[in-house]
Amino acid sequence: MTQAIARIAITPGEPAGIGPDLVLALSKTASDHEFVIIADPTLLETRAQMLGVAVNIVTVSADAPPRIPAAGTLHVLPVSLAAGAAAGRLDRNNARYVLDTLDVAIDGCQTGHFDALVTGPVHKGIINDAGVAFSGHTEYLAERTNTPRVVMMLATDGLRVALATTHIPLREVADAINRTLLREVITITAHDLKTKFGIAQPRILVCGLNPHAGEGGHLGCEEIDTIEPLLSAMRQEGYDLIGPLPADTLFTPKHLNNADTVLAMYHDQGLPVLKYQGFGRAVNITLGLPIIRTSVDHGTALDLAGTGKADQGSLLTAIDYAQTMIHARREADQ
Ligand SMILES: NC(=O)C1=CN([C@@H]2O[C@H](COP(=O)(O)OP(=O)(O)OC[C@H]3O[C@@H](n4cnc5c(N)ncnc54)[C@H](O)[C@@H]3O)[C@@H](O)[C@H]2O)C=CC1
Ligand SMILES: NCC(=O)COP(=O)(O)O
Repeated sequence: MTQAIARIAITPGEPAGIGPDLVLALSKTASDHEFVIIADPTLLETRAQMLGVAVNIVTVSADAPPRIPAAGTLHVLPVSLAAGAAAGRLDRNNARYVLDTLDVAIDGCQTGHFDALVTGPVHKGIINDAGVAFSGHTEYLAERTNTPRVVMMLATDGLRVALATTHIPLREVADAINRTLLREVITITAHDLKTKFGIAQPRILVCGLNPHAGEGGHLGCEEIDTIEPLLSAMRQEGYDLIGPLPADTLFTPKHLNNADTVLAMYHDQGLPVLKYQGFGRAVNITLGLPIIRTSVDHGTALDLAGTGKADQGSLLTAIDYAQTMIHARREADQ
């Protein structure tokens, strides 16, 4: 049976970064689906000239029926920049533009005009400098979709890492780790590994928070007071949970080969390992959302914008995962 064409919204993110370069290259990528780039067409045309890329930009509306673009063509849903965007040079006047592109994409996913959202990298700092408190897409999407808890998970070949906390200062991490948070994060992670990845009984390897998982309470008590009791209770409910294990030994083949995902307690406990394993071939997925959202594994790479040196691998991986998740959802809906 032929599948209906999916419409995938793509936000290139920060206009001074490599996002525009990466989406331009999609005009050369054959797909069974329609990519709708939510961006300022002038930005894309200017960057295409800079890169020497020949591209035909066709503007589309959010509610247009799905249609696969002709070769060399990009379908663009126009959102206007506030100021001109120079490659590599941040301008806080364009922070609102970045959020506008996200808002259009989120609305389109919620109304069913888009089947998924794939995001390019935003510069969190410049959005805050513009006066908007913004810690990341993950938190923004949760807020905009009224989802009380979501989970950031990055995946690459052979490794998935979900995070208990996301973009908070390290100083605040220990206070944020409590049984309610961990229960919600584990529940969402296990649920989405089943429904989005087809893993019947996901096994989750849980990191401790402290060095050596607290060394029996001598290097910190969060494992004894919080993590172990919660894991015990959830095991009784049927969850397959290993840990808490010291993060340094957990990230070894002996443990990883027998698990479906790692749950790290904080951003830089888990993501450096994931990026060492698969930077450029990894995807960032927001679990627990009512919409499908995947993203690149890298940032704005201002140093590479407009040079033609940006690697498109992670964007293609993010699109691939979004397509797989669209298929899984359609099958579940049948
Ligand atoms: N999904 C998102 O929106 C993300 C946004 N960021 C934001 O990006 C900004 C810059 O962060 P950085 O830590 O400098 O990380 P970065 O990923 O932008 O750059 C780190 C290094 O990787 C290189 N690099 C990144 N992407 C590449 C690609 N596609 N091809 C080839 N080389 C690539 C860069 O040239 C640089 O040397 C920050 O404001 C951060 O918040 C960071 C990660 C994810
Ligand atoms: N390191 C991944 C990252 O920070 C991406 O965050 P988000 O913008 O997807 O929330």
